[in-house]
Amino acid sequence: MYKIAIAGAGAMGGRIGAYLKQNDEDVVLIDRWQDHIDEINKNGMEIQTETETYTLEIRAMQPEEVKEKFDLIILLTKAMYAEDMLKALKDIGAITESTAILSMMNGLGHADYLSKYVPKSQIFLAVTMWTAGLRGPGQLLLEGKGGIECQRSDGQPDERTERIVQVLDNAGLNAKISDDVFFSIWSKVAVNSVLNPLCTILDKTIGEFGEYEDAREMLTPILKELVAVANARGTNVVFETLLAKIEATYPNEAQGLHHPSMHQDYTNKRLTEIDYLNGQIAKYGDELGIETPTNDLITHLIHQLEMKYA
Ligand SMILES: NC(=O)C1=CN([C@@H]2O[C@H](COP(=O)(O)OP(=O)(O)OC[C@H]3O[C@@H](n4cnc5c(N)ncnc54)[C@H](OP(=O)(O)O)[C@@H]3O)[C@@H](O)[C@H]2O)C=CC1
Ligand SMILES: CC(C)(CO)C(=O)C(=O)O
Repeated sequence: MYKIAIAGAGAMGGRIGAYLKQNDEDVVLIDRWQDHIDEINKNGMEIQTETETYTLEIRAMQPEEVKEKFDLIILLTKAMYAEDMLKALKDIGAITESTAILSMMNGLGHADYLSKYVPKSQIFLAVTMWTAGLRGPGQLLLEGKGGIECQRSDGQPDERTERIVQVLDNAGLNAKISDDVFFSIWSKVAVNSVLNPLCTILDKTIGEFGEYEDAREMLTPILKELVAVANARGTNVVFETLLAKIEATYPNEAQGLHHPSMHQDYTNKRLTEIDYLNGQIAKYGDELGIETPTNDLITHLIHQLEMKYA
């Protein structure tokens, strides 16, 4: 049996884990939120979709309680907790030399810090357009459709990539192998590094942000710096294409009615993923000698907001 762990089983990890479990895969949820684990083990995971609400039986535990070894570990903690999770799973012996570690988190730089624990040939990267929410411990809210693109982090072909994509796709997650996952990552980061901090600072939905007549002028410096950094790092992205991707989120029937996840983190008094978005763009800029004053400023603004709750 192909053994799968979802490491970080919040909203998104819950979505992926539930789909895999419903397709009879051997999957376990691993998380640090004890109330969430207890609720899932006691009453099952309650899943609300656009059309129904039902309960799914699935195992959940803390990383230290794991007793098995996995073929695939899908990392879906918030980015700042991924190292702690991977280290805990490594220390407990859940990772072998052939275990594939698949990061599906938003943001930049994951393969670099994860490679302190496993070689890059064991790290796989994915970008997902699926979304998910939590209504409380053990209570998933699943709306909309999405897809997943995946590749080994060093770009090398690998039979494990085919297996991962097959398992995800068979479960209805609309997965495919990417021939340049970094292009997909930078494209998603463009959306997140504009909308997530600006909607958080302004306390707006994506649609409300887009209604402002000078929204394009406002986001241009963030995006121009991102394009310069991505291109200097060897991923060719085009300003106009990324702008169109961002503006396509504004209508209500797209993501217009939603507050981005960073806004939700801030509202829930939790830390945000800013250091893996604008903060990482600025860090790469420093390394390359590319000025990124706007991304620096945005990062500081969000850190100042986080200080209210730190
Ligand atoms: N949600 C989405 O629609 C999407 C999310 N992503 C990415 O997926 C990754 C995971 O995000 P997501 O699933 O949204 O994160 P969640 O906030 O839902 O869950 C992340 C972790 O936060 C903790 N947590 C969440 N809510 C609470 C709470 N109320 N009380 C205590 N602990 C809580 C849990 O563990 P712990 O206590 O160990 O932190 C949980 O595993 C991120 O990188 C995100 O950017 C990507 C695409 C879409
Ligand atoms: C919905 C979207 C695309 C907004 O930036 C997102 O990925 C998020 O909320 O983190």
